[in-house]
Amino acid sequence: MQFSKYHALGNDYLVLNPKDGDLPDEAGIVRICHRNFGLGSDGILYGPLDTDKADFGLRILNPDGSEAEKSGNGLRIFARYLFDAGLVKNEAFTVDTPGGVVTCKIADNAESITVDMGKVNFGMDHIPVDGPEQADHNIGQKLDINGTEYTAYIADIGNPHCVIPQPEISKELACKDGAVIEKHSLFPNRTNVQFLKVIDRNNIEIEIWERGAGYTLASGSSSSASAAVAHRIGLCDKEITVHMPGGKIGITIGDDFAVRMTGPATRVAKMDFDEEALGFSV
Ligand SMILES: N[C@H](CCC[C@H](N)C(=O)O)C(=O)O
Repeated sequence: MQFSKYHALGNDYLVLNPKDGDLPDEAGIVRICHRNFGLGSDGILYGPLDTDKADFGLRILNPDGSEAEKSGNGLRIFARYLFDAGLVKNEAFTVDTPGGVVTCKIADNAESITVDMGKVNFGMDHIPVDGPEQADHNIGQKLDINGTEYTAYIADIGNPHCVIPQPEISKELACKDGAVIEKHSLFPNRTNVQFLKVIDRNNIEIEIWERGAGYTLASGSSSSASAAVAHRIGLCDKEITVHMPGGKIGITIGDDFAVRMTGPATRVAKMDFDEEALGFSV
């Protein structure tokens, strides 16, 4: 089964075009994405799919087999895949995701891609959260995790995010407390988690624990949500560079918290997955 592998700042995806095969079942996705027994990936992008809502349709699968409503890095990679396949050039085009329709545009060199990700919504209104109604979306949700009381800001850009400003952040913090928060009872659909360090009014740093994927080096929707929260609570302006272990993404916060994301997407390989590898049990 033919896959095209790309990465976006180290957040890697396998693109499966429907003409090359059907989307495997959950167990198959887990095996294909496995870092040792499979091709290794932070997820699968299945498309282009037919849709009457946009130029192209896309499904986004996490390496645990769960389906995501949106992926910022995944969308930049998909845009680059469509460009490499000669299906788009430098004009803007739209992609229909389960989390809404977005607009993509590829710069001349095809290495910088801009996606209008949609609006960020804050608080309980937009993602299922089982907790006391937030009186004011600017007031964070108190979370007691492993003995630490955090103030967390809930943000939704099609997929769910829990953004936690902290004076110091680390991979260890994301892996230890992010893993607990992902599955916290407050989030019946689970959530992506970002620990946020504000550098100045135009720069933030985040460490990420992704729903269904775990620790990743970069995340486009996490960058969008974190930048929107930092602006919403008055810590940053509207132009924000998000610094992550895998690299940086440019975010512009528009009216009503509509987010424009700009970053690279890098082609890695064409890979032919041998179905013999589907045989082991996870
Ligand atoms: N794991 C995420 C989807 C991928 C997000 C990330 N890779 C990005 O670039 O936005 C979720 O279940 O919502």
